[in-house]
Amino acid sequence: MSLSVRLRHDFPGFAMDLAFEAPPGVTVLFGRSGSGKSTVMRAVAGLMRPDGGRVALEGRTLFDGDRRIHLPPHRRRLGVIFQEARLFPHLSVAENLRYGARFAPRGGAEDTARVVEMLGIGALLGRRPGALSGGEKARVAIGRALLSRPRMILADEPLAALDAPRKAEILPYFERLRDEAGVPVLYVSHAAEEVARLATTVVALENGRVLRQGSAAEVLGDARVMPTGVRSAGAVIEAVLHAHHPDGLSELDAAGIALFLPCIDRAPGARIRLRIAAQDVMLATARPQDISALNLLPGTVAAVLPGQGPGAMVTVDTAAGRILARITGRSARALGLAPGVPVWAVIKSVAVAPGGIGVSPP
Ligand SMILES: Nc1ncnc2c1ncn2[C@@H]1O[C@H](COP(=O)(O)OP(=O)(O)OP(=O)(O)O)[C@@H](O)[C@H]1O
Repeated sequence: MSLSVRLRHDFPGFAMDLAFEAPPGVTVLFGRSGSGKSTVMRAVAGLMRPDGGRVALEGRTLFDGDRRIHLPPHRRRLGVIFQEARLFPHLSVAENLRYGARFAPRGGAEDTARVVEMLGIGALLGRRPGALSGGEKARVAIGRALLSRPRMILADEPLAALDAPRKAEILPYFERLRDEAGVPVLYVSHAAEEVARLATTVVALENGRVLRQGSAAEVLGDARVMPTGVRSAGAVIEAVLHAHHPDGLSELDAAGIALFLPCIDRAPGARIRLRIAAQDVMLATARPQDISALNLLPGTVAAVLPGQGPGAMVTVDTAAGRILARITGRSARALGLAPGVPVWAVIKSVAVAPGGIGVSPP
């Protein structure tokens, strides 16, 4: 099951020419405002007719410029989740869900029960959207899309209208959608934390082109690919939750390296994915002594990429994975950092934002 996209389209002052594959899992289109993410979504959904290219889902052609094929949106079997939940205000939650199921080719009560349970919306079924919080509406919108039994879900910045606590509330449900529902998802985001949490595949976009496509760890750990700028650069690593300590810290095992983070609400044994922002990583050429930071990762410099200003992005290979460190060019020179130089990456426990900690895809 995969989505194959090749698109060409010109708007005045904007030329799109790109191709990518979205395999099963969550494929995130990641790029800054105006890079073309929504245009791709609209072309896949059938809401616009691109100048040329081809879009196929599981081998079925949805659009083909040469063969003049352009299936209307309702024949594409896609579940669409927008930034605003767009629920019907005059229908209850249960009726909104039933509306989604109306478009399903088959399905039954057990589907609805499973989706309601997965999204934790059982207590809301009798309410109308006006009586729901933003986060609850978002969960119902996910349910409605799922119950249409789509071949793929398209989610266009579904969290953008929510504040940080609501985002934190919804992200685990998108993780469950990724890990339990078995429906591939194409997801648009310009927020690095969201990408790091959810993506199995990242397609980085810039000015209507694909900068790079690959796994979340590959793309987010590539210092040359920073579609939303250096401030949002950060690598992802995977670890296993090892233990919870009485002082409130959770201990993770990242390929034999112990990491200590503020309490993670998961049981020991859980596979955890973390985003480590490049600007929160310090580097030392000797193992630091008498330092407050609890996380010290030995590694080797793989690359030093000077920035346009005083900063430099240093790529460090550790046993736990590739890490990015944003330091000053001055420090990089003073420490003699160059490929092959052994270093210690220093990460404060409290620097790892809870929003950047999630469960790993299976
Ligand atoms: N209908 C249209 N007519 C003309 N230009 C358009 C149209 N739709 C989009 N564009 C232009 O195409 C470019 C890409 O827009 P698009 O909405 O795909 O970007 P985006 O990455 O989704 O941005 P954002 O994150 O702000 O939603 C922009 O320069 C935009 O102005």
